[in-house]
Amino acid sequence: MTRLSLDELRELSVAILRHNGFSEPHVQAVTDTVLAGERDGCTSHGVWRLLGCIHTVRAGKVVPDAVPELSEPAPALVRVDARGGFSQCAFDLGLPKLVEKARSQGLAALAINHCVHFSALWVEIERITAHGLVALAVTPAQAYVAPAGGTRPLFGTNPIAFGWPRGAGDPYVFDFATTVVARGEIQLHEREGKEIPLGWGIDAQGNPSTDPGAVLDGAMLTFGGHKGSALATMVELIAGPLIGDLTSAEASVFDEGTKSSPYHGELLIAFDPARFLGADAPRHLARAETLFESIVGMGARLPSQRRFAARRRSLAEGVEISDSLYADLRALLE
Ligand SMILES: NC(=O)C1=CN([C@@H]2O[C@H](COP(=O)(O)OP(=O)(O)OC[C@H]3O[C@@H](n4cnc5c(N)ncnc54)[C@H](OP(=O)(O)O)[C@@H]3O)[C@@H](O)[C@H]2O)C=CC1
Ligand SMILES: O=C(O)C1=NCCCC1
Repeated sequence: MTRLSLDELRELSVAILRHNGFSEPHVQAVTDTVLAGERDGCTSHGVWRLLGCIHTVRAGKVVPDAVPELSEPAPALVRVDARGGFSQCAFDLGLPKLVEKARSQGLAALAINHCVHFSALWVEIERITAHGLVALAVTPAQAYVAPAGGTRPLFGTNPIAFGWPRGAGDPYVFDFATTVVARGEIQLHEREGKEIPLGWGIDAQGNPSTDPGAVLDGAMLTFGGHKGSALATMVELIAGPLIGDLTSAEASVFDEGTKSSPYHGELLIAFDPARFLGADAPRHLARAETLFESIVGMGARLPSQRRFAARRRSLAEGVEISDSLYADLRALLE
C-alpha cells in the first residue's frame, strides 16, 4: 500500500488532469470530488475514477474544456447545460442560483443537462445542506441493471441522495445506488481479482454469478426487488425525459461501446425550511433532532456516520491506496 497525505493526492490528481488536457475549472472541480471520495472511504468514487476520466477523454466522450451555460427557465428552475463536460463544473455554476431561488421560492430545482457524470452525489448534497437547505439529487447512468423480473440491462445504477442540515453539526445524508451496490464496487472487485457475493447481479445468460466480470457484462440487480426497480424508474424519468435528457439506455447508445463515463443529465432539488416554517423553524428543526437522537439512542447509526469518521481520520493521517492503483495513476502522467 502507498500512504499519501490529502495534499499529495490532490497534487497527483491535478497533474493528471492538466496533463490530459482538462481546463483549470475542470481540473479543480473533478479533483475536489475524487479526493472527497477517497478521503471519506468511498473508494468506489475516489481517485480510482481518474482512470475512467482519462479513458473517457481519450475515447472522445467528454469535452475537457467545456464551458457550462446557465439559464433560468422559471422562477424556481435553474438549468445548466454542461455542454459535454463533466458534471462538477456545471454544478459549481448552478449552485449559487439554486440557493438563491430556494430561498426566495421555498424550493427550487437545478437541472444539469448534457453532462458526463461519474461522481458520488453526497458531495453535492453536502454543499447544499451547508446553506441550511434540505437537498435531494438523482441521476441515471448507462444500461447496467435489469428491472425486477427481467434479465437484460435497462436501468442505470441510478443513485438517490438526500441531505438535511443540522446547524453546525454534520448533516444527515444518505446516498445510495438503487442497485444492491454501486457498479464501482463491482469494478473494484474485478480490479482486485475478488469474487462478489451472490445477489449483486446475473451473467449474460441470466444466471446468478459471483464473477464480477460476468455480472458487469450481464446485469446488476436492484435492491429490494420491485421497490428498487420502481425507484430506478423514477430516477430515469425525473432526471431523463422530465429535464429533456437521456435515459440510461439512451446513454449507452451514446457511449458506442467505449465504456466511458456516462453522458446524461442530473436533477437536484433544494428546500428552504425557513420559508416553509417561518418563525416556527427552530421548534420544528428541534423535532427533527429528536428523531435523529431516537435512531442513535437505540444503537442504530445514521447514514454517513461511517463516512464522516473516515473523513476525520484521513484529514489527520492521509489515505492508503494500493501500489497497483498508485502505479496506474502515475502512468496517466506519461
Ligand atoms: N454518479 C453515478 O452515476 C453513481 C454514483 N453512485 C455513488 O456511489 C456511492 C455508493 O453507493 P452505494 O454502493 O449504493 O452506497 P452504500 O451501500 O455504500 O451506502 C449507502 C448509504 O447507506 C449508508 N449506510 C450504510 N450502512 C449503513 C448502516 N448500517 N446504517 C445506516 N446507514 C448505512 C451509507 O452511509 P456511510 O457512507 O456512512 O456508510 C450511505 O449513505 C454513492 O455515493 C452514490 O452517489 C452510485 C451509482 C451511480
Ligand atoms: O458506481 C456506479 O454505479 C457508477 N458510478 C459513476 C458512473 C456510473 C455508475
